[in-house]
Amino acid sequence: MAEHAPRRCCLGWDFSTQQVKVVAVDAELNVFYEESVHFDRDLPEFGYVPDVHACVMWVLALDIILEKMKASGFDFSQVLALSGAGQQHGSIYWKTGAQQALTSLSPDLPLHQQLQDCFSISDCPVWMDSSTTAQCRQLEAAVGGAQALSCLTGSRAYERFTGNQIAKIYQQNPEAYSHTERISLVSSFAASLFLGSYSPIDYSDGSGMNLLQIQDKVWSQTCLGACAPHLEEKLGPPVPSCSVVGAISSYYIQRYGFPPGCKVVAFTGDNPGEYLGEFLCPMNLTGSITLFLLGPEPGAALEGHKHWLLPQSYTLFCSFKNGSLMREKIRDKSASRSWSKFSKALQSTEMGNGGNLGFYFDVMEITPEIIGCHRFNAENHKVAAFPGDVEVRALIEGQFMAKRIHAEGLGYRVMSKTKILATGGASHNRDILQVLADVFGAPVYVIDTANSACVGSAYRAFHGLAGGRDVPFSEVVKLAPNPRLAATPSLGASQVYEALLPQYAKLEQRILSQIRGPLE
Ligand SMILES: O=C(CO)[C@@H](O)[C@H](O)CF
Repeated sequence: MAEHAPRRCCLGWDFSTQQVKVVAVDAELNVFYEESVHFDRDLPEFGYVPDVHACVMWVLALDIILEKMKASGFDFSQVLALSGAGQQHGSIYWKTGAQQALTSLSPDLPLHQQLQDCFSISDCPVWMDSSTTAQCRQLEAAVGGAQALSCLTGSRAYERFTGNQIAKIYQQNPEAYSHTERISLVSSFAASLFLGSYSPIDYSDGSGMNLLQIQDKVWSQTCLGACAPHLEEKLGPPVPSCSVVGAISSYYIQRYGFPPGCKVVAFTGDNPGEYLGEFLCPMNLTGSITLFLLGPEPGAALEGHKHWLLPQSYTLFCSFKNGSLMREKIRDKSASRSWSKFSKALQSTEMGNGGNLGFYFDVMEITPEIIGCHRFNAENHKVAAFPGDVEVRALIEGQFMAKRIHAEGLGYRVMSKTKILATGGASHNRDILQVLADVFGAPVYVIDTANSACVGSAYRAFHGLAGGRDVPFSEVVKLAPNPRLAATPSLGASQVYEALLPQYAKLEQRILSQIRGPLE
């Protein structure tokens, strides 16, 4: 429940794959309020499918969460600023005339009743879509190949990246595209709801579109032209991630009591939004698994993504689709739908799992491009199934060994000072974190909220309020609670996994060659 004493604060929002969440953070950077609306639990009428979102569902979720905050007595008048994060790469298509609806919202009605007809595409594509391979090849051809595109935008073409998604919509639904006056990312869409007008796309989330020149941080005319006509006017100019993009819409002032001066700071992608100013190696364990490699400016790579992160810095990160939904699937099948049984399975099996290795890809994985479940015994023979406990450990060890192998392929190295910051829902599971520490041979830290994208967004709201680019982010977050040590590598872990990692890598190549034919 919200405390009732007035408490100046910033709000941090997260429009994620499974839910909309918000935290309130006070001036001492203490999180004192959290609320969420979970799509499949609270919005059953949408027939929640994890990888298909209806734009209106997000708007309805925002209505519900604001009403829950109001009913709990949350004091909106104390909110100095707000910012947020959205699942990366998703795109929202505002129908011609929608700006008028946004700027003239009636405080007497909920948002979803007023915006439900404002979208030219109802089921907006999100990050789990992988149907745009043809558009990826067209884009790479237009700029001179995958490496050229990676040098230009920070990534080779990826199916989920927004430019390719827009290209597909233009090609397959030209009428809807022609009736679209604005295209938002999930992050800038959410910011637009609070602004009551179209919010710009920020540099960090814009880095995940295959459209933004990563060095100059302007739209690449070549990429725009390769995707769809008149695209630049539909996107608007990108802005730095700490920009104040405006004041909150009068709708929220009149309906909920936000103060007129409440600032809206640019929303960003969920992964950059996780960045809490800690020079740890953040690993986001949510719907996806995303590993950030912090360090000197990375070069162009054909795996992973170079993103703009904060003023004057970049990050290389790699993202994997089969995260929490895959863990939930194995929990349901092999641990009777119980996280405590899932944990007991990890506790009752040894590091290295007796040489049993598993690859678990419910949907086509980003890296490697494999789908399906593939299990191998200690003799490297393919097997159809593992006993329940072995299956659980094979899933978690496999998820983390794959991350380490691909991170090392991008130049990452575990060093004596390496510290991993685990964020996201799975960071609450101590036994999963133990496997993470063992596989990486590095200590694992957590922050005491699973809502790190929200907390990071609230920090960015304070940063925008403090002056943004003129104030170092580290200065703003110096009061932030330090991450807490959650797991350290078990004795003998490095021996086990130094032996197992090359074997896992070989099996991954074996699966790939069976899928695509022998490597040239
Ligand atoms: O595709 C991803 C990052 O590139 C995912 O982590 C999404 O941001 C999850 F919403």
